[in-house]
Amino acid sequence: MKEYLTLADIQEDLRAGDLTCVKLVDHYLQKIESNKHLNAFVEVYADEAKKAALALDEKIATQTAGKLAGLVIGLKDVLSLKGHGLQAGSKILQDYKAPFTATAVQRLIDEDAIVIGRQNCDEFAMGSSNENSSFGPVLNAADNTKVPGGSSGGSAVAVQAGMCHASLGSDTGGSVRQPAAFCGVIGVKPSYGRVSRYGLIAYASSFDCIGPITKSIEDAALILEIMAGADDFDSTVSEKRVPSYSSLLMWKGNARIGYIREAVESTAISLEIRQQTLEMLNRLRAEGHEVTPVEIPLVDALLPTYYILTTAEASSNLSRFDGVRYGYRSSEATDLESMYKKTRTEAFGEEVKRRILLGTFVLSANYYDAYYTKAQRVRRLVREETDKFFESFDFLISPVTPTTAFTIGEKTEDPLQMYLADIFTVQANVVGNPAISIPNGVDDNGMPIGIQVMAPYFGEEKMLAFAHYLSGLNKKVAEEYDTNH
Ligand SMILES: NC(=O)C[C@H](N)C(=O)O
Repeated sequence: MKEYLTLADIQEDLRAGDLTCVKLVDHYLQKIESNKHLNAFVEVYADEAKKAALALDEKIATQTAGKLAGLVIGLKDVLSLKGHGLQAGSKILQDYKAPFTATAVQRLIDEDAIVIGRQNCDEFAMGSSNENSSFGPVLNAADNTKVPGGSSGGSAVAVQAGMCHASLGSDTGGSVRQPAAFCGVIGVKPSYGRVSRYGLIAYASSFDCIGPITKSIEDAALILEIMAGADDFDSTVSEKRVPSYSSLLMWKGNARIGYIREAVESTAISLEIRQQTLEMLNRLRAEGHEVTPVEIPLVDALLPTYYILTTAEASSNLSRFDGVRYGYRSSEATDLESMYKKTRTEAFGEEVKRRILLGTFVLSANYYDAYYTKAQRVRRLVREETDKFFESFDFLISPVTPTTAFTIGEKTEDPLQMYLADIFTVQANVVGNPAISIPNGVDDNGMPIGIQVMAPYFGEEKMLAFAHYLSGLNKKVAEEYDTNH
């Protein structure tokens, strides 16, 4: 079967009768089978997907199909689909089944998207390499010795290797964008409050965002516009009207772009990433955009703020996993207290335990003001600085990551090194703004490099239009390169 970059292309062939949903689903199932070693899926809904495809082919024949007919998606193992397994990559949710469907997922299904399975991820979305999963690590399809990034690693690899057309991930500090960058695909973190979190397993509730992983900006825009908007089940979602992002992808005019000076100068960032980023910035300048280096005043405070506040929220959110009503329960327990202790000790992984400890520490009476309150204040300052930045600029551009995908096992012994992988992505979550990761070439070893565009709060419309334009620039350069060599 031919490679489809956009859903629109799939739908054209479906309409013309050159393709059926049944064939499409069979194709992805074969791809999942032949890429089993990548460990991207933890469960595949083969029969259900086939049945849905058959029914959808009839709808297409009678022209009653929804906007997402032909879209076969995978769900990160933190998104609820009623009656299906849901574990957040953790042993503690062993055999747990979702009692309802996440709003974002339901909205896609209502438009005839087909869910093909659930995807591997770091336990409770804590990680940047997908090595913290109770289902084992996911491998990068570009080089099987490298990590795919995390925590939505399975979701990114599934799209990278063509095992489904798109995936839904969640992004608390980069979990959609960083794996997208490591795998050479597109990842979107919407504004906080744009997409309902109902049915998403909580990690850090004031940071978590559901976002699409795709091969084209067109599909990311379409999926986002269908998922987004007010929801009675999540009071943090904005009532703001959702623009039709997918029909507003024409970028016009010149943008005022700020880029993080350090990101292209600091030797802590890989040389090839710096070069690729600079090249893109120069190209944008040559196209007439205003491109200015900026200092992010609180850049050193971003990671500490992120890791203090998210671990605090996580320690509270994860207290509900106690072995009482569902999931794993230790068989060694002798009384209630030992049941809690043994269950949590046996079923949570190292990284999750580390974060529960950190979070409990920063929330404890003696340290609350020194850490938690202080971090909240810094969060406020970062938001003010960011808002100020967007008074003079349309976009903030940076690499997505300081390095390309690293070798499996390279950073597992050093959690702080792992946290550093999030240096460029956490700001958008600390402040709530939207950001997108777009492929921007490869390094000398052929590993993908990403570039990030961050936009003002609720600025998805212009962010996606600009990202569309930027991907076009990238393609143009690649074509010129091909004709000159
Ligand atoms: N969940 C995320 O967005 C990933 C981030 N690396 C974290 O471990 O917190």
